[in-house]
Amino acid sequence: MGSISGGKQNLIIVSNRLPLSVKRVDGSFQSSLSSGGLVTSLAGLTKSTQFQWFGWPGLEVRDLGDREEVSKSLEAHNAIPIFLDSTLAHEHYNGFSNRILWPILHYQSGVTFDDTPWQAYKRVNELFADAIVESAESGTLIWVHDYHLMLLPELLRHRLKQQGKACAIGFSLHTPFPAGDFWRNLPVRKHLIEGLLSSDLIGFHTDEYKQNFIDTCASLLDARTEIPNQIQYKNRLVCTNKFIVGIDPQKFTDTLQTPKVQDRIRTLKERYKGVKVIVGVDRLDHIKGLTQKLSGFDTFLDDHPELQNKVVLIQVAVPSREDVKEYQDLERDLCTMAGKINGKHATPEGTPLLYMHRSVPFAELTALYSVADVCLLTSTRDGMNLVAFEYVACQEERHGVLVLSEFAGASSFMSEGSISFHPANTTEMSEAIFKAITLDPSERKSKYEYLRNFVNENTR
Ligand SMILES: O=P(O)(O)OC[C@H]1O[C@H](O[C@H]2O[C@H](CO)[C@@H](O)[C@H](O)[C@H]2O)[C@H](O)[C@@H](O)[C@@H]1O
Ligand SMILES: O=c1ccn([C@@H]2O[C@H](COP(=O)(O)OP(=O)(O)O)[C@@H](O)[C@H]2O)c(=O)[nH]1
Repeated sequence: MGSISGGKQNLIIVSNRLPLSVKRVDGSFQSSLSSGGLVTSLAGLTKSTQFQWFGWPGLEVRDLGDREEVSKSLEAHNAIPIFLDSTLAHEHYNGFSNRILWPILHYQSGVTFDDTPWQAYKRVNELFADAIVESAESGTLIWVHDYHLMLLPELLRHRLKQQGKACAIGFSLHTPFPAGDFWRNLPVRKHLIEGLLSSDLIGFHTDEYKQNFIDTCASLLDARTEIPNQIQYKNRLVCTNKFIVGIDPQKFTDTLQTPKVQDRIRTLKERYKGVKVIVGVDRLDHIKGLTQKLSGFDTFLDDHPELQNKVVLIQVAVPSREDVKEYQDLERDLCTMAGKINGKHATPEGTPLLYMHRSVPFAELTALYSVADVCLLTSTRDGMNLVAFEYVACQEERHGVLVLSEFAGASSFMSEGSISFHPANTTEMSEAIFKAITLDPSERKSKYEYLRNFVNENTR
């Protein structure tokens, strides 16, 4: 959201997840960088802009002394924790945000609405509003992020008015916004849309998501939407727009040049001499199409026996939302599939699939991106997908090929420089992989240059 972040105003950023997640280790508190694209996309802002970042610290802290200790440790990063008791946090984050709202935003069917998590969602949005209004002054710009906090703009607007404070409110959605019929599945859909419409500006990753939202406002609330990018509702004018979220490519270039990463790259190159390396890095989430990816790779191995022992897929599946049953089931399914694929295609020389269910340190991630000939991303739906950007940022030398699902938001901007496919079509995926590993160097170079320019031009 360039226009919001560029100024020197007093800025408050709000998201459910803080850039650092806190854990209790042997009685004391340790914080580590949070996973996921929201943090990656906003972390780059710290270079140019000063702001306070409000969010949930990721664990329950009851004792007041402990709360002070956690707050102090986060203060150095301008992060301000909003403490929630564990049942409330669980119902808000796992129960409503990730079991109900997230699947609907990503076109998944079979979602069951439940009132208890919805009440928790409302309560958490209220607690966030209380904390933020206390810190905001007139003139502060409040920039709210993502689906966990859709009611927040309305709650803020109300409280700010009561306290006589005038603040602009921006909202960025990091997920898709689905076409009308999907949104209708949600019985509380009106409350959420009305909550958002108290913003001054609402940002989406693509024009499609933006237009779906505008159409929903017209059909659900009878809002006036004749003027492009504007929604008139209850005497307020709300602007909407597309803002391309991105990464800080320099961070990758700098890390790649460190001796430690250069050393690691040499080791990996030696290990995979004569082998085409395909990399996948995804949170372990249904939307990333990981079962589809493994099926597509299996088909590819069936289709190309001549490539036995000459191709490897290194798949990093970053643990995510592990308290949600659907995520636990997916993890079990993936483990089984990975075992079956290796059982079927392994030879005494090795296995074609390396499935890693853990997060990887940043230096290792950059080395992996750098040695991979192909990056395979198979999202069934995905707000943007910053892994696609990160892979490109690490491919200056190799000009590796991005094989990108047409359903990732990133595909709206990167399809010209990548190989696009439908993730549910295993034959198409197999052909896309084959095309990527056999693409001639001049085509690789021109695709890469297209993507490099895009990534370098959209750095936040
Ligand atoms: O906070 P978590 O539950 O651990 O999940 C991590 C983040 O996942 C989602 O990320 C989205 O934002 C990215 C950046 O805009 C985008 O590239 C990606 O397609 C989205 O899935 C979620 O929207 C974030 O709130 C989470 O923090
Ligand atoms: O072990 C890892 C591997 C990757 N990532 C990062 O997670 C982010 C994933 O963002 P993306 O937009 O692709 O998807 P999201 O997970 O937000 O849905 C990227 O910045 C990755 O570098 C991470 O935090 N831990």
